[in-house]
Amino acid sequence: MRPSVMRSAAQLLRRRNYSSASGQQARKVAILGAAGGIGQPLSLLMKLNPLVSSLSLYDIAATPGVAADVSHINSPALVKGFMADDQLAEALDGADLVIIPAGVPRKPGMTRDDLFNINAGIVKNLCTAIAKYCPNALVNMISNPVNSTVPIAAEVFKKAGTYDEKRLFGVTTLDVVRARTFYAGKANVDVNTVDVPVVGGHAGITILPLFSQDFHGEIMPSKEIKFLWSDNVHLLE
Ligand SMILES: NC(=O)C1=CN([C@@H]2O[C@H](COP(=O)(O)OP(=O)(O)OC[C@H]3O[C@@H](n4cnc5c(N)ncnc54)[C@H](O)[C@@H]3O)[C@@H](O)[C@H]2O)C=CC1
Ligand SMILES: O=C([O-])CC(=O)C(=O)O
Repeated sequence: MRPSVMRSAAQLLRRRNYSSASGQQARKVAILGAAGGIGQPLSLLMKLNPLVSSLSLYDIAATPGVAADVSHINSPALVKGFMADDQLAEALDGADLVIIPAGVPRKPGMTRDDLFNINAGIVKNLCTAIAKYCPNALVNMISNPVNSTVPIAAEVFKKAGTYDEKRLFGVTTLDVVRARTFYAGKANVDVNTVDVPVVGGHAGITILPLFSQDFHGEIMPSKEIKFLWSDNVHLLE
C-alpha cells in the first residue's frame, strides 16, 4: 500500500461506475446531522456535486429550513429534508452513500474522546438504521471521536451481517489539509505544490504527519484525502 495515493468519496463513487446525475444511474446521498456546523456546508457541497441525483438531509432539528435553502441551488440533485426518528427510514431508503456528522462537537478544553459517551450512542442508533434501510451504502463517519465511532459502526454492521470493510470510512481529510497548509506556511511555498502524507488516527496524539516524506512539486488532487479505515488505521491503497 502506498500512502501517497489516496482517493475521495467522489472517486469511490466513480470507481463503482456511478455516472453523473444527468446520466443513467441515479445516486442517492444521505447526510445525517445535516443541520449542524459541518452538516450544512457539507449539504451545500453535495448539492453542487454532479454525481448526486438525490440528496436526503436528516437531523433531529431544523432540517426543513436547511433542506429548503439547499434545494434552491441550481444543480440537478433533488433535495428532501427529514426530521426525527420516524423519518429516518425514509431518509436512508436506497442511499448509496451515507455521511454522518451527527452528534456533539468539542467545547474548549475537551478532547475528541470526551465526546464518546454521547456520540457513541448516536452513531450506534444511526448505523443500526443504515444496516436495515441501506445495507449496501458507503458510510463516511465524521462524528468524533472518529477513532472510536468507526469501530462502533463496524461492530453494528457485523452484528447485522452487513459489514464490508471497503464501505466504511472515517473522514480525517482535515489532517492532510492542515499538514499541507502548515508546511506551506513554514516553507513559504504555494500550498498547491506541497504534499505531506498523514498516517494514524484522528486524535491529538494519533494524527501523525510524515514531514520526512514531504513532497514539493506537482500535486495530484486525489492526494488530499485521508480516510480512517474501519478495522486498521491505514491509508487507502
Ligand atoms: N472527522 C472530522 O474531521 C471532524 C469531525 N467533527 C465532528 O462532527 C460532529 C459534528 O460537528 P458540528 O457539525 O460542528 O456539530 P453541531 O453541533 O454544529 O452539529 C451536529 C448536528 O448533529 C445533530 N444531531 C445530534 N444528534 C443527532 C441524531 N441522533 N441524529 C441526527 N442528527 C443529530 C444536531 O441536531 C446538530 O444539527 C462532532 O462530533 C465533531 O467533533 C467536526 C469536524 C471535523
Ligand atoms: O477538532 C475537532 O473537534 C473537530 C475535528 O475533528 C477537527 O477539526 O479535526
